[in-house]
Amino acid sequence: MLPIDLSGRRALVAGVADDNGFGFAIAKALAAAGASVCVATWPPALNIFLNLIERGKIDDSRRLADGSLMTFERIYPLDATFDTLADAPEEIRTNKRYAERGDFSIEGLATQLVADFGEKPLDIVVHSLANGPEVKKPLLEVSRHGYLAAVSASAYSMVSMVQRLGPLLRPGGSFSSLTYMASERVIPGYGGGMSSAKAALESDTRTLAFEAGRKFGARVNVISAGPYASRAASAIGIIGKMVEYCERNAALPEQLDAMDVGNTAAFLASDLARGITGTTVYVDKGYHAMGMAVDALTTVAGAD
Ligand SMILES: NC(=O)c1ccc[n+]([C@@H]2O[C@H](COP(=O)([O-])OP(=O)(O)OC[C@H]3O[C@@H](n4cnc5c(N)ncnc54)[C@H](O)[C@@H]3O)[C@@H](O)[C@H]2O)c1
Repeated sequence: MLPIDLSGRRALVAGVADDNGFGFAIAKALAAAGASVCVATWPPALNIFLNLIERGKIDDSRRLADGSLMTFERIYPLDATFDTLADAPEEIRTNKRYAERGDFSIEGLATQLVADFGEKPLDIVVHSLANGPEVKKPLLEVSRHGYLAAVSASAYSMVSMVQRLGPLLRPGGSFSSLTYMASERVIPGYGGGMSSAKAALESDTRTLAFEAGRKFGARVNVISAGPYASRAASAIGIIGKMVEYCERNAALPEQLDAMDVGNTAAFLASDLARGITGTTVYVDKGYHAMGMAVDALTTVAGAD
């Protein structure tokens, strides 16, 4: 058997706050492959997430194939829009959901990882977070502030994570992030500058692969996932329609399972993928390859 064996490796998955997103599925796949998994959670969602765990509400989702429950080695607070604590404005630092959390910046996360585990604590970093406050607005109506906020939270955060966590990686380390096809084709309804942020994230993946490859010996890839009704995606407002449309029109006419993405991330993080970097990997049931909607074909066929 050709195994995905991540035993002895430590992963950090940033962007896990419930059991319903890609981050959770990725954490689960990494744990199933034997990695120790730490997660980083946005402070406004952290209490709810800790409650879900403590009250056993996500035990079913945490169960691995061998019957054991996935555990998180650490759960760190992280607001990926801040590189250092000093960057966070006073009203955020004193907000009750942030104040009790210590240093929730990307730099703070790096410092805490070293304090907890030593100089080179990581092998795998996954960026599974995005935020676009004006995601429901078409680009023609997006404010400068909304656009830059989307790019800051969803794209620059990855650059900052590679800058600050790259030095913490052991040999053979890797970074992955999550993108969506709206970066390269028009997806009406995916607004707020989020399409621009994803385009930046994909372009940066190539540049970071080169720079982090030379500087840290690390690989950097991005997974372009098909639509999936996570909490973040539900904020778009039309995720149900997007999922249904893809199911009808993808090469494989079936819904995407979050574990399809999780398993791909585990493969990309493993030595089996040591020749892969700077790449966008599509995990979307082949939707990206289609040039004509099957729906449209049916309409045309129905017309004659
Ligand atoms: N769901 C989809 O249809 C889809 C498709 C393609 C790509 N993606 C991407 O997958 C990734 C994960 O999203 P998901 O859909 O699984 O939803 P999700 O809700 O599980 O994950 C998004 C996470 O980002 C966190 N977050 C938001 N702002 C943050 C900040 N400033 N700092 C730190 N964390 C922050 C949220 O708390 C949440 O945990 C995102 O990059 C998303 O764009 C999603």
